[in-house]
Amino acid sequence: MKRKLNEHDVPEPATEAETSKTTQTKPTFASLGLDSRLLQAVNREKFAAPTPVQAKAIPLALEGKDVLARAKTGSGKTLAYLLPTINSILQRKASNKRAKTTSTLILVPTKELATQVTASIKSFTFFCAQEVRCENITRKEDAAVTKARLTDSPDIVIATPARAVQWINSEALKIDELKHLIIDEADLVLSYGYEEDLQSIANSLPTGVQKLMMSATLRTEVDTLSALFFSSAEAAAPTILDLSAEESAEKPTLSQFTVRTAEDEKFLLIYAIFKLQLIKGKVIVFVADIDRCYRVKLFLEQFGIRSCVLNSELPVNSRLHVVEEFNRGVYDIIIAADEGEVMGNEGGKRKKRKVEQEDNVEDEGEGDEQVDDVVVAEGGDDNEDGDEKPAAPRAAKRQRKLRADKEYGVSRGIDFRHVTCVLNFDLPTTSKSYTHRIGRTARAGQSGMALSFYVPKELYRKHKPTSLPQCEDDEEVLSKITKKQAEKGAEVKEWGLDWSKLEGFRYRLADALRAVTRIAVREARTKELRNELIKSEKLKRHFEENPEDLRHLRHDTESHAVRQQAHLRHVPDYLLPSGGKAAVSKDVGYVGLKSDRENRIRKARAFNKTRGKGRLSKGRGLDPLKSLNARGRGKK
Ligand SMILES: Nc1ncnc2c1ncn2[C@@H]1O[C@H](COP(=O)(O)OP(=O)(O)OP(=O)(O)O)[C@@H](O)[C@H]1O
Repeated sequence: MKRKLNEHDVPEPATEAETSKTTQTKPTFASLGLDSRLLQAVNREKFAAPTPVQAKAIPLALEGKDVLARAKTGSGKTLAYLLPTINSILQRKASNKRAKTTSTLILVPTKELATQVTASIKSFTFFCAQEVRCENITRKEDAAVTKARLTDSPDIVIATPARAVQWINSEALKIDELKHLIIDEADLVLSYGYEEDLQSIANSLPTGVQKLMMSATLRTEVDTLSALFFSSAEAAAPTILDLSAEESAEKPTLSQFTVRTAEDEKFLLIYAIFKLQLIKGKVIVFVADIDRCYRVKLFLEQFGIRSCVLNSELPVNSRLHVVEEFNRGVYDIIIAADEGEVMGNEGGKRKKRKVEQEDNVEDEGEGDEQVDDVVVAEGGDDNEDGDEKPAAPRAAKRQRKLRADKEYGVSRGIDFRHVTCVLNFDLPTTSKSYTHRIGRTARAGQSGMALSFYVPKELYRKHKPTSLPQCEDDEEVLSKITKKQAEKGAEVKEWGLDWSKLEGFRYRLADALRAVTRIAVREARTKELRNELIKSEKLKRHFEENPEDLRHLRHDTESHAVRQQAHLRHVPDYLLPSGGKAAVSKDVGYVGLKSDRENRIRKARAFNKTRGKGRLSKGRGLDPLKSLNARGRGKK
């Protein structure tokens, strides 16, 4: 892909074809010429072959080229820059083992991503940990501690741009011998309003620093990044890698569905989906804001469906722990607030807000990062090619005061593992947000499903307690999403759902929804925050020393903010859809229904019977609960 960059008087970038020889045979990690310790680490992770972006970017980076790479979410971009960078560090260390300089600065948009990248570095330097030291300076800690960690000039420093600038200015972070500058999730780094910080870093860079920039979307960002980092007379043009062609030739592993629904029916649907286990495995439910997180959590809680919440208000340790535990399989349902998206201010309009916070950040306690005066977006360019409307302004206005961490981000960049489904309970407001959200599933060649609820115009504002201003534009946004996905060769289909089969569930919906009052939501939110702050303190102390203890901390406990209605937890047979779960939805692609427990019990009974064992002896085969249900059904 050739981009016109002359707007900023930047040299025309070379294409990958011009700069690297294409190999006909499928590359292996061994064929990339990496250090044997890195190959061992790759082996340890059981990665069979490099992904396309790795196969293309690693050789270029090893040659010392500057690279701007765009590849889809979950395609392995982290390793694409880590392996060649660590390889270069090892090469330099081979000639001077004692060298103590910070040679690599990795910039990321969020604390979550910084932690994830640090963990990846730890894994891939497993066999050379002595030689490659890295420090993540995004975590909240005493300034003296960060300073001490930087005094030793770690080889790799991971930071958000704001943190990096802060420590460069204080001269604790020395970049005069920097060799590699990496910007991960470059589009987000820009959209989080870090442009000024990037400019400041670009001005302080010594000459000859290799720049590697990775992103899931790169359009207008190419121009901005080029102007920031490649506009000086001596700068060579970066190689722009765009994996679009390869990606559209790949067999899609993500199935995308939508459901047209009324505002309150979203709750009916989510209840039915989890109660009937229509979706198998781990699910991330994206909602529009923090209150919505608790509304959905409290609603589900009444049916005995447990979930944990993720939002910018929670202390960072808790957030990281939730993601970690979810990846370990401790929780199945995360309800995540995609708040930045709803404020519509990821489009470069965050500057004022960011600067104001940054001043406070060092003085506040963990989890107390506070935004008192959020400057909400007037507009924004959070879109894939600049033709979309920003988030609903009314939604933005509502977010006047909130305690939030601007370096929070779950819909973007975080490597949630083995997610079966991304459920957009509230549709995002831009197709770019949609792309990032659905990128949390179907990662690294695995399959996954995205299911999005949307409210048509005629059903908007019909149920005020569950109404959300941004839903007014759902249809419009959906048509843009569909168009954008079609351009990528992906189809967004209507979910084949038989609404009539869910009638039995409606009866409980009203009861459960009524119980989730605004006061209950506020109470749950305060309680959760308080509990998480306490847990976070524990997490802080124990995080590294006692990982085992952390396993006892759960984030999906019930908040009891709503009146408990015991009957809601059990779904009697007469409320279940006739024809079973399969009758509710057939068109779920590869996402099968959870294996039926009842079948397994029956099978076990049959097996025991053949062996002459079992709890039920002859004549006692009648299950009293079943006969009760049967009578109940007969009466109806
Ligand atoms: N060569 C490989 N083979 C198999 N799995 C891989 C390979 N490379 C990376 N992975 C795994 O793929 C997953 C996604 O990788 P990564 O987080 O780097 O993707 P990404 O492109 O940065 O995604 P995003 O844009 O969402 O941040 C990770 O769990 C990673 O361990």
